[in-house]
Amino acid sequence: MMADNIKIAILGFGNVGKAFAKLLTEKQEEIFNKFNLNVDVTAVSTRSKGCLVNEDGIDLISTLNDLEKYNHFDEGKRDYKEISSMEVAENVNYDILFELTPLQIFSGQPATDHIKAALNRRKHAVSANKGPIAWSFESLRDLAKKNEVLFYYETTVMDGTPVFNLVDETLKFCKVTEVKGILNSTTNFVLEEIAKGKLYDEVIEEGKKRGFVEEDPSMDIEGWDAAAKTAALLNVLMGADITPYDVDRKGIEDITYEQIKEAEKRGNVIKLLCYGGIENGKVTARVKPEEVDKNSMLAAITGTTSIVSITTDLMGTVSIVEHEPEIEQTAYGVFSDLIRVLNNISLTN
Ligand SMILES: NC(=O)C1=CN([C@@H]2O[C@H](COP(=O)(O)OP(=O)(O)OC[C@H]3O[C@@H](n4cnc5c(N)ncnc54)[C@H](OP(=O)(O)O)[C@@H]3O)[C@@H](O)[C@H]2O)C=CC1
Ligand SMILES: N[C@@H](CC=O)C(=O)O
Repeated sequence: MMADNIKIAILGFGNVGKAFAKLLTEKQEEIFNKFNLNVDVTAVSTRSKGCLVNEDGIDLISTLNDLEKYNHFDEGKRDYKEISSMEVAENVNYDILFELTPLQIFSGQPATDHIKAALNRRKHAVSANKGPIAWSFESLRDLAKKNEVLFYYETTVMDGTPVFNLVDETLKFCKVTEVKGILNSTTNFVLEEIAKGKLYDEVIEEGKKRGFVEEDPSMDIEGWDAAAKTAALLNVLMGADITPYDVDRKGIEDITYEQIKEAEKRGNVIKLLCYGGIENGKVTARVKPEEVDKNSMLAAITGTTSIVSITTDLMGTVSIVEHEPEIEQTAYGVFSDLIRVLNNISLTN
């Protein structure tokens, strides 16, 4: 049987985009063996490093090498094009769009419009960007359903750790009533490193190198990223239809070394905790730094580790821990959504 080609377009080629591209090149053969499909990347767009388009597939290895060497795509290559990510979403030939641009917390844009453009063209979409799920989940889900295409977003909360997939696939008929946990790696890491006496700028620099700090670190530090994840969990798992503005939010920006040490004397550690549930008959969501007992399960969530506890009517509370993720685990989240789409495509063919 002749192999088919699946075309994908990648918007945003930073930490996540590059790690996903690397993983894809490593797994091409396995994908081919399992699905009899070749995955061709037909577009890669960035904000300042250029855009590549090639209907027959871009050479990812040389693209990654060019970025490593020049921090820019090679303008001399035939694939190099001066077009925007929206033009890619609207015009380039692809089957699946990957939205990997930075979180814009105050609107979820332009990521939401990129995804809408794909879904309107009856193309599947995958997002690692929380903005669209925190701001416009219902309309995107409904549009995907109406146009009979797939829309996945596993990476938006806890990277490749199954959270949405776990509930979807394994907690059938359960009604989610509450979500809580530690959902932001950066703040967890920063609080711990500051407690060791390190300087804030040094710690952020290390987090940036490792790829988990948002392009604008205040998104993490002021609790916006955690608020976006809490809103995403509530929207997807509880149909809450809220935005990050509905989350009662306080970040760690005012927490000092002295406060951390005072908490230690009380036998506690400070963690940025997220909560979403129903209080007094109303959907309530909050993100704020709180002291937890140093011997508690939450205190054991160290470094970039995160945890979510999901309470349901039928299965009680299920907790999922992601241990010390690095960028490869984020890339896996995007990759696992790709595999889910390929699985669906191969089942319907
Ligand atoms: N890093 C992580 O650990 C995780 C990240 N995420 C989410 O994944 C997304 C990507 O994160 P990450 O890769 O770390 O971010 P980066 O800042 O490293 O990369 C973002 C990429 O998007 C490009 N970009 C910015 N604006 C646009 C635009 N309008 N159109 C096209 N490209 C654009 C940037 O271009 P240029 O290179 O020119 O700046 C860059 O290539 C974010 O939404 C983030 O919240 C989710 C889970 C974990
Ligand atoms: N900036 C985020 C990255 C993952 O979503 C974090 O620190 O958790």
